Amino acid sequence: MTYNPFEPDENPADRPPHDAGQDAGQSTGQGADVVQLDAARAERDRLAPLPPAVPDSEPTHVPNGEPDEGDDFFDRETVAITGRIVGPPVDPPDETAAPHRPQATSKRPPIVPGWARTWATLRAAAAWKAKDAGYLVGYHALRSPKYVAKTAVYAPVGLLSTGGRLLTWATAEQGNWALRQYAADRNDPETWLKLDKQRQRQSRWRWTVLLFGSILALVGLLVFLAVDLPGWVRLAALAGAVPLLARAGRPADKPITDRVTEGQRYRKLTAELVRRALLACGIPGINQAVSKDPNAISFPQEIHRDGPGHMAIVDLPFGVEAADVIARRGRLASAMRLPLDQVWPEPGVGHPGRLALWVGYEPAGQMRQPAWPLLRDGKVDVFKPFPFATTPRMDVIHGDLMFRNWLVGGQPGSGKTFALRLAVLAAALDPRAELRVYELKGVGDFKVMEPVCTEYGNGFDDETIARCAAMLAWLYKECERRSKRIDHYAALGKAPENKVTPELASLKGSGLHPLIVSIDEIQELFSHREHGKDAGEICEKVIKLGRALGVVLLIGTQIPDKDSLPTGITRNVNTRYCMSVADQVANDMILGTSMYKNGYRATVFEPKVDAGWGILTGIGKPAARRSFFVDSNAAKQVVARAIALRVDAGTMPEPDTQTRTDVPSFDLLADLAQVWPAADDAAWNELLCSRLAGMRPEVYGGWKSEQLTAALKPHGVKVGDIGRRIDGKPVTRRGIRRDDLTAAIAERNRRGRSG
Ligand SMILES: Nc1ncnc2c1ncn2[C@@H]1O[C@H](COP(=O)(O)OP(=O)(O)OP(=O)(O)O)[C@@H](O)[C@H]1O
Repeated sequence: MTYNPFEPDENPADRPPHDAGQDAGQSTGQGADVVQLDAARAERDRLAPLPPAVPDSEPTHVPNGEPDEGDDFFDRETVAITGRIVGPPVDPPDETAAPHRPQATSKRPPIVPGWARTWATLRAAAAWKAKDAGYLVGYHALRSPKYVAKTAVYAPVGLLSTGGRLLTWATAEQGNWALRQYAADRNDPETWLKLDKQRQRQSRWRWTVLLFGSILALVGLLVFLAVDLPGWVRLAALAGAVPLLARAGRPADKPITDRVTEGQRYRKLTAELVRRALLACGIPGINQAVSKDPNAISFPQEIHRDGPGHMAIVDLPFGVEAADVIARRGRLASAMRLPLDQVWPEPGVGHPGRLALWVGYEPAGQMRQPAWPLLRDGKVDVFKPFPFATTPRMDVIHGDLMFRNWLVGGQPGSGKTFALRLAVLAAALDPRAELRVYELKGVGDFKVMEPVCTEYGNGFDDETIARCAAMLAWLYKECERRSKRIDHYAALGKAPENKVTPELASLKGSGLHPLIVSIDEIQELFSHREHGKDAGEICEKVIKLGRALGVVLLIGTQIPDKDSLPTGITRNVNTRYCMSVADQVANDMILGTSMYKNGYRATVFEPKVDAGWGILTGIGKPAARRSFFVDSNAAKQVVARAIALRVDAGTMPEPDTQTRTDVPSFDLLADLAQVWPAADDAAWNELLCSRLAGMRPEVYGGWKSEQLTAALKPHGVKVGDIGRRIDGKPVTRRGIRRDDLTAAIAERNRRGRSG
């Protein structure tokens, strides 16, 4: 055992035997002397040279078992510690305390609260308040006759009781009487008299006030009765006084107005509620972690208002993923005692263990969705996002058309036709976009779009299906043609990424304008005995090829099994909207494998009830969204605007000519051969350009020498200086030789034959 004589001795029994029962500094004359260590050390330090300075942090001690030679005051058991031994931790924690640095973003509440940051959220919050106020007004308005009756009964009672109370107040007996009685009981006349004097003093000025008040009230009453006051003044006076009297006259436990019971309409989100709900999810990782450390669930931000609801950002215990909780949304809602569509857990930003839990003031199904922003005015540029849906908290979600393909799936009544039509309506508002629409159910949901469609089909009869299949085959050819055009424009430096650009899409005669093809109930085509298989294969190819070429395919289906929807298609579609589906298989067929497992479950939506709701992937992170609702009448108005835009732009499809007009394609080498000046072995570019433009103005109109040079480059035709005599003078310009052109054509033909 070691004993530190410099530490206070709590328990003398623990002392080493040699100094038990003795006071320090006292010599007994027997056995060892008790040494005053402080004094002895001071003496030693005085005699010995000073030791080197030891930094504060280092322990200053005499090692046990190594007594200083010649030091009489330390035995082998003695360890003198003159400070706390602070050594480095054996296994320093990973998360060392970072030096304090003010962090600009962390944990500071935002200057503008979340609900006031966008117009949409501000409007949603205001709408919620207005709705709440409206509810209160409606509630009380309905009961107002009852309130009037109660007021009529209680007001006279209130008049009498108020008079009584005023009289009691004027006597100043209240409180004083009990004290006087107490003094009388104690036989204390002096106190009694003092109290009574005080009462008289109080009572005197109170009677005066009451008298003047009564005179004033009486005069007021006389004026009220005798003078010819405007009706509204009388009414206002009565409306002010009568409820006050009724309030005074009603029994304390019988309020005049009924209580507005809010029930479970809204439950304020608190950290405790969130913790409890998370524990109720039955995720072992959460429960084990919380049993060891109650703070294993933490909130990096305070729970705050966010649109028409509250948002809790939660850091789950180590190793638990937000997806685990999202997959148990039902349990979460159950633990909060809220309807399912009021509780919206989503993966948070930062790490997979961060959960963003939004709880609405009311179920999403009961919230009014704002109108589609493009309903009344506005144009669309298909290269830019367009408003497509809203989040549960009514934020607007924008969808993309260009370089995208869409798959919308859901059971009947889920709202997929409306969602698909919304995307087509948006495309219609870009006058450059050519629309080809098939609806293979035959009820005419897209009929309203027909005037702006280059091709339109409606029905599930063999003829319509055959036309639709032929359109897909044409689309594939169109993709081939477009890829050649892209090559051409890429060579001219006009398609930098070998993709359609907005400039090319707008360039008349480029043949690269946006082409939007929508096929609803596509399962009718894919399951068709004659056309199904080929159509599936072609459709897959078009989806793969078309994206960069300005071809956008939008498909809708209600049976997403592998026969009705080839997996190659689902795999290659990059925007998927899974509306209400019956089971996990359908969910994952539309959204992709494991999406159900990861918590993205469109099975929670009920057809009709939750029409328009679905899980949207490919536009931001996957989440529940509700497409904007545009019914057929509203769609008609949008189409009218689309028609006006197209008439202005000259892109209105000709009525009754729903043919697939092939956009001019061209073969530069063949065209050059055709326009070549027969007598010449070499020709200037500028001459060739003007002849080409004369032959195909829609393709070559405006071409300059450099453009022809660039276009010829991929074909390996050499462009050089060609000399001529003009008016006897030699002139040199850029041009090509007939031999080079013929060689390039021969080479191409040879490659074509061998390839
Ligand atoms: N975004 C939406 N918001 C509210 N209601 C909607 C929305 N979309 C659709 N609905 C309603 O749901 C009903 C069904 O919509 P829709 O016809 O698009 O469903 P569907 O899935 O195509 O069903 P079906 O296969 O039977 O046509 C519509 O009549 C409409 O009233």
